[in-house]
Amino acid sequence: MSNPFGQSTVLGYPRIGPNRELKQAVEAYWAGSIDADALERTGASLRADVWQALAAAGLDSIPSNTFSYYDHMLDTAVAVGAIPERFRRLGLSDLDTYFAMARGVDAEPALELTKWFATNYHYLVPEIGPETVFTPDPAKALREYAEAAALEIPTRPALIGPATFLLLAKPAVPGSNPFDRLDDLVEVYAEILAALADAGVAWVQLDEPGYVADRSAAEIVALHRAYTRLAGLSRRPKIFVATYFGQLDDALPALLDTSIEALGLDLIAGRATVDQLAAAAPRPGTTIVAGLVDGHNVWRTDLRAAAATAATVAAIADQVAVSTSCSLLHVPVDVSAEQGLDPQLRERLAFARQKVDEVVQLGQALAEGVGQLPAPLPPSPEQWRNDGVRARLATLQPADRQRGAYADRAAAQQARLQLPPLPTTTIGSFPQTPELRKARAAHRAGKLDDASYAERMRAEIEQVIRLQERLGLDVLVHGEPERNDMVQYFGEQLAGFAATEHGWVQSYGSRCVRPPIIYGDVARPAPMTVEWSSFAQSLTDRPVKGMLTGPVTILAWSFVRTDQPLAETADQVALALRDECRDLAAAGITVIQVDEPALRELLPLRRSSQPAYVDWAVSAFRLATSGVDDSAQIHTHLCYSEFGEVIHAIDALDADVTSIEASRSKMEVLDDLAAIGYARGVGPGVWDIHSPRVPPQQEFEAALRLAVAAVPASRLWVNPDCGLKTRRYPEVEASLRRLTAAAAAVRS
Ligand SMILES: Nc1nc2c(c(=O)[nH]1)N[C@@H](CNc1ccc(C(=O)N[C@@H](CCC(=O)N[C@@H](CCC(=O)N[C@@H](CCC(=O)O)C(=O)O)C(=O)O)C(=O)O)cc1)CN2
Ligand code: MET
Ligand SMILES: [Zn+2]
Repeated sequence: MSNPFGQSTVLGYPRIGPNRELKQAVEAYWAGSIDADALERTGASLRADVWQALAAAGLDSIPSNTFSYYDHMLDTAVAVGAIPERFRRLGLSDLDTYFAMARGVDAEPALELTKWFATNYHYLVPEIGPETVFTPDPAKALREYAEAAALEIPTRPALIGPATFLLLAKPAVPGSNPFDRLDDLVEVYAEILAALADAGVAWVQLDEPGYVADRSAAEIVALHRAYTRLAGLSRRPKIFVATYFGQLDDALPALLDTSIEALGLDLIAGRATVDQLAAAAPRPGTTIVAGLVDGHNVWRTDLRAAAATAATVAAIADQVAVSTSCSLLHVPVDVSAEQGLDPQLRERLAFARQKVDEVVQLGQALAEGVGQLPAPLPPSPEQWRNDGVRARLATLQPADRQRGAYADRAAAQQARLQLPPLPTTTIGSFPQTPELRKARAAHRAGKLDDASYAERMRAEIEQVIRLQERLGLDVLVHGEPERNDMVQYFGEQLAGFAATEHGWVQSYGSRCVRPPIIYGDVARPAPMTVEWSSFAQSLTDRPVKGMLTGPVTILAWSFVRTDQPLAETADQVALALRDECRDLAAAGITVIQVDEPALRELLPLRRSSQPAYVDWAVSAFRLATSGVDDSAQIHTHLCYSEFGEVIHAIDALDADVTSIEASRSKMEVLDDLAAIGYARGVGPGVWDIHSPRVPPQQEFEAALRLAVAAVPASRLWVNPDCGLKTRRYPEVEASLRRLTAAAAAVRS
C-alpha cells in the first residue's frame, strides 16, 4: 500500500564527509587559513553529495538540515533564537557567534558539552531561562531545503522537537525549569512550520528522543499538548515525529492521540515497541516509520527478520515505512573504503551508505514481498571463537572479582609507596603534539620504521617524566604518547577486535573517533602496555602509574558483536585486562589506573533496566582489577558526566583511588560520595582541562579547601579533571605548577 510518506527513509546521515572533509575545513577556518566563503563551499558540497547519494540509492523520503558545522542541538537553539545574551553582545558575525557558543572565546566560556543519550556523541546544552526570548530563525532549514530542491531533490527538514529541546536544556537561572517554557516555544515552532510550508516543504521531521527515558505524567501531558497544537495548525508541512534510542512507553499513546501524520519508532533499542503499538492502535492515516536498521551499530541487518517485523507492524498500522533506528550520525560513512578488513568480516558489516541500501531493500519488500531479499549470512566463522577464553570464563568464581579488605590494602600500599598527604598526580595523557601525530602517521604509512618510532616515543616519555619531576608531582604517568586513542589503541592489539582505516565517527564538533569493531572472542596475544610503562618507571624513583582503559569504556567506544550479551563480551575484555594488570604488577608497576569514563554512558535510559547493567559493568571492572595483590594500588578515573546516578556503582568498583571530574560542578560529587559512605581514596579534579585557560592559583586552592572540608586529607588526592591530550604544553606546565603549589599550601 503506498503512503504519502514513502516506503523508505533514514533519520540522518554522517556530515563529516568520507574523509573528514568537514573537520579539515572547520579547523582551517578556526585557524584563519580559510575564510567563511570557503568553509561554506565545503559545507554545500558535502551536503549535495549526501542528498545525491541518498536519492541515487532510491530512498523515497530524504532528510535535510541534518548537516551541521558543529552540532544539531546548537543549530536548533539558533533556529529558535535561544542565543544567550553573553554571546550576542560579542557583536560577531552569525557564523562566529555560532562558533563562540560552541568553543568559547577568551572572555566567554562555551556552552556546556554533554553526552547525547547513550552514545559517544556530545551536544551543546542550550541555556534557557524565564527571560529567554524565543524568535523563529528558519534560515538554515530553508537554505538547505532550497539547495536540495535546486538539485531536484525534495527533502524533509529535520529539527530537534520542542519538548526534547527543553528537556535537554539547562536552566539559565538557577532554580528555573526550561521545560516550563514549552508552550512559548511551541508558538515559535508554529512560525517555523509556517515558513517551511510557504517555501513548499511537504514534510518536516521533529525529533523527540527525550521521551524514550522515564518521564513524568506532566511531561507526557505537555508533549500531547504541544503536538496537538502543532498538528492543529492550518499552515504547516505534514509532521513526522521521530523517536529513537528506546521505547516510548506512556508517550506512545499520547503521540498517537494527536493528528501528526507520521511517527518514527526505534524497533532495535525499543524491544517492547511492537507490543506497545498494538495496544495503542494507531489511527488510520498515521504512518508508522519502523526503525528496523540499526543506526548505532555496524552489523548488516538480517533483512528477512526485519521484513517479518515490518509485516507485523503493517498488520497493526495501515501505513508503514522503513527507516533506520536512529540517525546514521553514529556510524562511519562507507565500509567499501575498508579494503584492509578480513573479507569475511567486511561482508558482515554495513556502514551508513550500506544501511541506506538496506532500508531501500526493506521498503521494496514492504511493497513487493520478501522474494528479492538476500538470505541471511551464515553464522560467524569458527576461527572467531576462542575456546580457551570461553573455558576460562566458565570457571570463574566470585573470588576472582574480589580483592582483600580495603584496610589491609591501604596499609600494604602505603608501606610500599610512602606517599605524602594530598598526593599529586595527573590522569594519564600529556599533550598529543602535532609532531607526535605526524610521527604516528609516518609510521602507519611505512615511512618511519618500528625502531625509529619506538625511539621517538621513548624520547617523549623521558621528557614527560622529567617535566613531572621538575613540577614535583608525586605519582607520575608516562603520558600516553604512543596512543592514538585510549580505546582504539587497545582494540588494535586485542584478538577479536578489528580496526578500520577510514571509519571515523563524529564525537563532538570537529573531533572524531575511529571505534574498533569487536567481532569475535577477545584475547590478549601479548602484553599491550608493559614495555612503555616499564621504560617510564626505569627513568625515575617515583611511582609511575600503569594506564589501562576499563572493560566498560572499551565496549562503549567500540562497535560490539550482538550475538551474545554485552556482559559476556565485557568479561572477555576484562580477562585480557586482568592479565595486563598482573603483568604490569610483575614488572614492578605499583600503581595501575583503569579508566572508566564511559561508566555512566552505557547506563540504560529507563530505570527498570539499570540494575542489571550496573551489575555486569561493576563485575567486569572487578574481574579486570582483582588479580593483583593487596600492595598494588588500583586507581580508576571517571569524567564527562553527572555521577549522581551511578554513585553506588562507582563505590562498588572497589578501586583504591577514584579520580573524578569535579571542577565545573564545584566538587559536588564529593557530597554524593560522602552520602553513600564512600571511604577509599578520591581525587576530585581541581582543574577544568576542557579549556586552554590557566586558572589562577587561588582557584586551585579554593577547590582544594572545598575538597578537604568534604574528605579526610588522608584519603584525598590532587589532580586535574581529565587527561591533558587536547591541551598544549605552555598551559599544562603553568597549570600543573599551580596545582602542585596549591597542594603544598593546603598540606601545610
Ligand atoms: N574513543 C574516545 N571517545 C571519547 C574520548 C576519547 O578520548 N576517546 N573522550 C571523550 C571526548 N571525545 C573525544 C573524541 C575525540 C578526540 C580527539 O582528539 N580526536 C582526534 C583524533 C584522535 C586520533 O585518532 N588520532 C590519531 C589519528 C590522528 C589523525 O587525524 N592523523 C592525521 C595525520 C596526522 C597529522 O598530520 O596530524 C590523519 O590520519 O590524517 C593519531 O593520533 O594517530 C581528532 O578528531 O582530531 C578527543 C575527545 C568522550 N569520548
Ligand atoms: C576520557 S578519560 C581519559 C583518560 C586517559 N588516561 C587520559 O588521560 O587521556
Ligand atoms: Zn577523563
